Amino acid sequence: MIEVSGYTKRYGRHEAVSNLSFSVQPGGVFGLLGSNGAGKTTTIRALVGLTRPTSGTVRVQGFDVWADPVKAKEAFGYIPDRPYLYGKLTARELLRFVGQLYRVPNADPEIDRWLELFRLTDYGNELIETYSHGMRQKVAIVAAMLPDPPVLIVDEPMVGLDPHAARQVRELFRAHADRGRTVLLTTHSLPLAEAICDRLVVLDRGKVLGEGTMDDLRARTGTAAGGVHGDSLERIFFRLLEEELAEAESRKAEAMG
Ligand SMILES: Nc1ncnc2c1ncn2[C@@H]1O[C@H](COP(=O)(O)OP(=O)(O)OP(=O)(O)O)[C@@H](O)[C@H]1O
Repeated sequence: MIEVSGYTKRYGRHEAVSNLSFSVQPGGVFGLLGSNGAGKTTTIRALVGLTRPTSGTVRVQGFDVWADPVKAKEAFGYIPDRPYLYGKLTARELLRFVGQLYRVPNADPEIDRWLELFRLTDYGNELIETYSHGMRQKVAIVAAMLPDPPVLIVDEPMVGLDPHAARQVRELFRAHADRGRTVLLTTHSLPLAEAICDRLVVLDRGKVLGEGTMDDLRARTGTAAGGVHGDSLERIFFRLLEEELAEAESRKAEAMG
């Protein structure tokens, strides 16, 4: 499980994330949505131990990521938006290394299975530096999934993936949660969020605009059911942004008297 409590991150005088709290229970896929610069990556980077919170706490599987980093890091797999992979290794070498690091039992057949799944078998012994962007993204996904982590943290998973791989990845994340694991992802893809997220937080300029299940967000934005599936997340998202803009305008008007 993931627990973010009162998380605030300041860069100089700029507050990138303000007092953010949410938790993700095992069995759930949680989506962190928001416009460019909303604070999604900043939140993810705190959760994976890359950017220290200015205040607040972030915990993974009950371990404070900053007070107990090794225990926390053993518990999660992380797929960054721009993965760094060792170009001078082959995919197979890199994945064996990950398997050893996380003490994955009998890793070789697992690695073969993953490479096959992502249609990388023919390239498994080629250097990663020769891979396309999408192929690298697939290797990063396999590296995170190979240890079968209790918690999966994903920043923009679909960038660069072809439609076949994108569908596979969507199903993988959902299946991971359905096996009692925890998944947190950021995405700009509203259809992806709508398809697999149980709960969502919509951020804008570091603040929470809306939070809850799709039904909660529909109720909150007054975009209640239209058609068989009700209003789409896209409509809810824009409604939340419009509300925030209108509030900001009225605050400005009040301040000016
Ligand atoms: N290292 C940094 N130094 C200063 N400001 C930063 C730094 N990293 C992020 N920021 C600022 O924090 C804010 C949030 O950025 P963040 O990368 O978290 O947004 P995001 O929601 O992931 O956006 P995108 O969808 O564009 O990836 C932005 O205003 C950004 O300029």
